[in-house]
Amino acid sequence: MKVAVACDHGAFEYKTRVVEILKEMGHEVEDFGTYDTKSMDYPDSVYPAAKSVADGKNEKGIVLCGTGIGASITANKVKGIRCALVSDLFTAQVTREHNDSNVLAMGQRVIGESIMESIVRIWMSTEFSEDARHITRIDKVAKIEEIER
Ligand SMILES: O=C(CO)[C@H](O)[C@H](O)[C@H](O)COP(=O)(O)O
Repeated sequence: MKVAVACDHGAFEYKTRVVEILKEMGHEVEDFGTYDTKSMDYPDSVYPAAKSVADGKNEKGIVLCGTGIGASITANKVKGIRCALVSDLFTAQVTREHNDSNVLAMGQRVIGESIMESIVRIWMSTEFSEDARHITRIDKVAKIEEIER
């Protein structure tokens, strides 16, 4: 699978580790930066990564910042993106099964490295349930996106 990855300076170390994990899992990674710990603005890396998912150039995205909040807010501004801010294993699984989330957000200043690694593995390997009730809800969210634009 092709996966877009992006972070700000507050999550450069975790983004580096996410790239390694994804490659270990056999995925192809497009890295939108940032590429060091110098202060920068998360929309500058997260927006193009999320856009690449919305445009179909990448199938999923993983975005990170200090808390994951700035990255998730940014990704969810892009039409077609369902970005889930995750800090536990249960949510990592359920957001794939119920929300069909296509972007995962995490915060390097919030969760430990081993939880982060498990979240990536679970989120990447859990399929959407395809259950009708979840499809109905996702469609309703997409309609809100249309109305609000
Ligand atoms: O957007 C955020 C807060 O929700 C991210 O955590 C950023 O990484 C954070 O704001 C960066 O903070 P810094 O003081 O500029 O390092």
